[in-house]
Amino acid sequence: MPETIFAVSSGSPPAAIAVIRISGPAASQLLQTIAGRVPPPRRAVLADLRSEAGDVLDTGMVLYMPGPASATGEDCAELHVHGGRAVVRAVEQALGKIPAVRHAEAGEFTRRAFANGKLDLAQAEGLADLLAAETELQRLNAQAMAGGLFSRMVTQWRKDLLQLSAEVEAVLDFSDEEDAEQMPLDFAARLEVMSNRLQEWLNGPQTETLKEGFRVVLAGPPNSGKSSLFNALVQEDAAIITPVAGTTRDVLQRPVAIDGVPFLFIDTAGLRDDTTDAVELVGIERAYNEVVKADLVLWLGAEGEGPAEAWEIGAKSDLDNFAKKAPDFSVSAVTLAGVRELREALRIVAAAAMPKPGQIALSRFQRTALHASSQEVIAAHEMLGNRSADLLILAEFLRRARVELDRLLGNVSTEDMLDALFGNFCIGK
Ligand SMILES: Nc1nc2c(ncn2[C@@H]2O[C@H](COP(=O)(O)OP(=O)(O)OP(=O)(O)O)[C@@H](O)[C@H]2O)c(=O)[nH]1
Ligand SMILES: [K+]
Ligand SMILES: [Mg+2]
Repeated sequence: MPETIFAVSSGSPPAAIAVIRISGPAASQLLQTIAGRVPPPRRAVLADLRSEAGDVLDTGMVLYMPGPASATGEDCAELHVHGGRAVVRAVEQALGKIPAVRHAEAGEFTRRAFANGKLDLAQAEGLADLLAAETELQRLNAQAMAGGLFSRMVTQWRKDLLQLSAEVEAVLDFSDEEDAEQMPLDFAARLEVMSNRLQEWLNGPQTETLKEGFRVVLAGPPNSGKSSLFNALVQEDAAIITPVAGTTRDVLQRPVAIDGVPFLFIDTAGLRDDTTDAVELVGIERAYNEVVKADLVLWLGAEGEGPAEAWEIGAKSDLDNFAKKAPDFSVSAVTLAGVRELREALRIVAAAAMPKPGQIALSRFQRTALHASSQEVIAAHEMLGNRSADLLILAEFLRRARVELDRLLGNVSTEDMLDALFGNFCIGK
């Protein structure tokens, strides 16, 4: 029998009210012990909460929600008490003394809900994101994920795959020839539709971009004006600027929203290969690492020498010796000429990487599973186009494509993976 768990679910005291959440088979007995009664299901009642010795610890609202129609699927209860630290501590102490009752670990309520089929893995990820959401875009995305929009999509894909598999099995079972020519004529086209649909989602927005912001890295040689432009873009005197080449060493980051679109601007050490300064060398290595992780690089060095997809920036455009021929943007950190235009262009590309209405951003884990699934569907499609197509192998590709989709919903998941996901939740969730 699982232990009964409890935790403050309403955020850290002090506050006006603290909600202590309880889940497990001893929930009703626990209410009887501490509140002297078990209220009728889902009806709030006022009760004195008492210690073992019979002293009143607090007077509060008490709820009982018997399983399986509860958040976790188990018998649940809630104590709404005054949110002072000492009140909460006294009630928690009294609860901890009841046999088979203990304090919950991070994410344990949600994990029990998952184990009891109350939500799938994609919804649990959405829920974690909902609790962490700070911007409107993040909230909307997390809500769609937690509400099961993506799960319903995946379930439909899974059904479609199952149907395709059934048709392969039928040919395998009932035809003597077992060859691909027995397959329905539209089979290849349907496989293609399937893989296109998965690909569309893979090309869609990513939760990392939504959560951490669109990563814009300023890179180029020392003294090219990176830190000056960085400060102009984040509209803050954030980075140190001096005429000394090699001023910036550490990576400097500033999260900024431009018209509600989240950005992470990143200033880096100037790139050069003729320094022997040990500190600067570490800075340069870090700069290269940031360039690799960037969603977009603003290149302030010589034209044509930056990373392939970088925007070439003609910095210090106010100077008489400004020499760039055709930069994507000319800017001056001194006069601020061109900075507004650059910010607007950045807003447009970053907004394109964020989810639009009806779209849902996917996590790295979700993209990995979806990619694996789409690869299997593509393999199945190629197999069918093959002269000596082997239907047994084709069926196996389709089965594996389905297993990857199951992974997305948590139907095949390892304990490690679940520990990692639910460990990210706060205590009380
Ligand atoms: N006139 C003019 N000077 C600028 C402009 N931007 C930067 N500078 C000057 O150029 C020098 C170097 O600027 P930084 O912003 O420190 O250059 P950096 O690329 O960050 O340099 P490191 O961190 O050393 O790699 C400073 O003396 C700045 O005042 C500009 O737009 N116009
Ligand atoms: K400098
Ligand atoms: Mg600098």
